[in-house]
Amino acid sequence: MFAKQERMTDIKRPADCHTKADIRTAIDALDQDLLKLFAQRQGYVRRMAELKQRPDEAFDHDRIETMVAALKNRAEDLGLEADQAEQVWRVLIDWNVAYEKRTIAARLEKGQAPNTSWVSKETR
Ligand SMILES: C=C(O[C@@H]1C=C(C(=O)O)C=C[C@H]1O)C(=O)O
Repeated sequence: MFAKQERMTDIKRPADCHTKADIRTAIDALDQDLLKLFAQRQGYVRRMAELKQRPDEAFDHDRIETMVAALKNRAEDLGLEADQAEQVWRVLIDWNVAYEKRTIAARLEKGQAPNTSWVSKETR
Protein backbone atom coordinates (compact mmCIF):
# COMPACT_ATOMS: atom_id res chain seq x y z
CA MET A 1 0.00 0.00 0.00
CA PHE A 2 1.19 3.52 -0.77
CA ALA A 3 1.77 6.08 1.98
CA LYS A 4 -1.04 8.62 2.32
CA GLN A 5 -0.18 12.00 0.75
CA GLU A 6 -2.01 15.10 1.95
CA ARG A 7 -2.69 17.86 -0.56
CA MET A 8 -0.28 20.79 -0.62
CA THR A 9 -1.38 24.26 0.46
CA ASP A 10 -2.85 26.75 -2.04
CA ILE A 11 -0.68 29.86 -2.20
CA LYS A 12 -0.28 33.00 -4.31
CA ARG A 13 2.25 32.86 -7.14
CA PRO A 14 5.36 35.00 -6.48
CA ALA A 15 4.27 37.56 -9.11
CA ASP A 16 0.90 37.93 -7.34
CA CYS A 17 2.55 38.81 -4.02
CA HIS A 18 2.76 42.60 -3.51
CA THR A 19 3.77 42.89 0.13
CA LYS A 20 6.31 41.29 2.45
CA ALA A 21 3.37 39.81 4.34
CA ASP A 22 2.06 38.13 1.15
CA ILE A 23 5.45 36.58 0.55
CA ARG A 24 5.90 35.50 4.16
CA THR A 25 2.45 33.88 4.18
CA ALA A 26 3.42 31.86 1.10
CA ILE A 27 6.82 30.93 2.53
CA ASP A 28 5.28 29.86 5.85
CA ALA A 29 2.72 27.69 4.02
CA LEU A 30 5.43 26.09 1.89
CA ASP A 31 7.56 25.49 4.97
CA GLN A 32 4.68 23.59 6.55
CA ASP A 33 4.51 21.39 3.43
CA LEU A 34 8.27 20.90 3.44
CA LEU A 35 8.18 20.00 7.12
CA LYS A 36 5.54 17.33 6.47
CA LEU A 37 7.62 15.89 3.64
CA PHE A 38 10.79 15.88 5.74
CA ALA A 39 8.90 14.14 8.56
CA GLN A 40 7.51 11.60 6.10
CA ARG A 41 10.99 11.04 4.63
CA GLN A 42 12.42 10.58 8.12
CA GLY A 43 9.97 7.74 8.72
CA TYR A 44 11.67 5.79 5.91
CA VAL A 45 15.12 6.55 7.31
CA ARG A 46 14.01 5.25 10.72
CA ARG A 47 12.76 2.11 9.04
CA MET A 48 16.05 1.79 7.12
CA ALA A 49 17.91 1.94 10.44
CA GLU A 50 15.76 -0.93 11.65
CA LEU A 51 16.51 -3.03 8.57
CA LYS A 52 20.26 -2.43 8.30
CA GLN A 53 22.33 -4.85 10.35
CA ARG A 54 25.61 -2.99 10.99
CA PRO A 55 26.63 0.65 11.64
CA ASP A 56 28.98 0.58 8.62
CA GLU A 57 25.96 0.07 6.34
CA ALA A 58 24.63 3.50 7.36
CA PHE A 59 26.85 5.36 4.88
CA ASP A 60 26.31 4.22 1.29
CA HIS A 61 28.61 6.37 -0.84
CA ASP A 62 27.34 5.19 -4.25
CA ARG A 63 23.68 5.67 -3.31
CA ILE A 64 24.39 9.16 -1.96
CA GLU A 65 26.37 10.34 -4.98
CA THR A 66 23.79 8.92 -7.41
CA MET A 67 20.99 10.67 -5.50
CA VAL A 68 22.77 14.00 -5.25
CA ALA A 69 23.62 14.03 -8.96
CA ALA A 70 20.01 13.23 -9.90
CA LEU A 71 18.64 15.85 -7.48
CA LYS A 72 20.98 18.51 -8.87
CA ASN A 73 19.81 17.79 -12.42
CA ARG A 74 16.18 17.84 -11.40
CA ALA A 75 16.66 21.03 -9.36
CA GLU A 76 17.99 22.81 -12.43
CA ASP A 77 14.99 21.64 -14.48
CA LEU A 78 12.75 23.12 -11.77
CA GLY A 79 14.56 26.45 -11.63
CA LEU A 80 16.28 25.82 -8.28
CA GLU A 81 20.04 26.39 -8.08
CA ALA A 82 21.72 22.98 -8.12
CA ASP A 83 24.14 24.16 -5.44
CA GLN A 84 21.28 24.95 -3.05
CA ALA A 85 19.73 21.52 -3.62
CA GLU A 86 23.08 19.82 -3.08
CA GLN A 87 23.81 21.64 0.17
CA VAL A 88 20.36 20.99 1.63
CA TRP A 89 20.44 17.30 0.75
CA ARG A 90 23.98 16.75 1.96
CA VAL A 91 23.08 18.19 5.38
CA LEU A 92 19.95 16.01 5.48
CA ILE A 93 21.77 12.86 4.40
CA ASP A 94 24.72 13.46 6.79
CA TRP A 95 22.24 13.79 9.65
CA ASN A 96 20.49 10.58 8.58
CA VAL A 97 23.72 8.61 8.26
CA ALA A 98 24.72 9.69 11.79
CA TYR A 99 21.22 8.79 13.04
CA GLU A 100 21.35 5.33 11.42
CA LYS A 101 24.87 4.70 12.79
CA ARG A 102 24.01 5.56 16.38
CA THR A 103 20.65 3.76 16.26
CA ILE A 104 22.13 0.53 14.86
CA ALA A 105 25.09 0.70 17.27
CA ALA A 106 22.76 1.21 20.24
CA ARG A 107 20.62 -1.74 19.14
CA LEU A 108 23.66 -3.98 18.80
CA GLU A 109 24.87 -2.94 22.25
CA LYS A 110 21.54 -4.04 23.66
CA GLY A 111 21.89 -7.33 21.79
CA GLN A 112 18.69 -6.89 19.78
CA ALA A 113 18.20 -8.35 16.31
CA PRO A 114 17.22 -6.00 13.44
CA ASN A 115 13.66 -5.78 12.08
CA THR A 116 11.76 -7.36 14.96
CA SER A 117 8.57 -6.61 16.87
CA TRP A 118 10.02 -3.64 18.77
CA VAL A 119 9.70 -1.59 15.54
CA SER A 120 8.15 1.73 16.53
CA LYS A 121 4.52 2.35 15.52
CA GLU A 122 5.11 5.56 13.58
CA THR A 123 7.63 3.97 11.20
CA ARG A 124 5.39 1.10 10.09
C1 LIG B 1 18.42 5.81 3.65
C2 LIG B 1 19.65 5.32 3.46
O1 LIG B 1 20.67 5.52 4.39
C3 LIG B 1 21.51 6.69 4.28
C4 LIG B 1 20.66 7.92 4.17
C5 LIG B 1 20.30 8.40 2.94
C6 LIG B 1 19.22 9.41 2.78
O2 LIG B 1 18.87 10.11 3.74
O3 LIG B 1 18.66 9.48 1.66
C7 LIG B 1 20.95 7.92 1.79
C8 LIG B 1 21.96 7.01 1.85
C9 LIG B 1 22.37 6.32 3.10
O4 LIG B 1 23.71 6.26 3.33
C10 LIG B 1 19.98 4.47 2.31
O5 LIG B 1 20.96 3.71 2.39
O6 LIG B 1 19.27 4.54 1.30
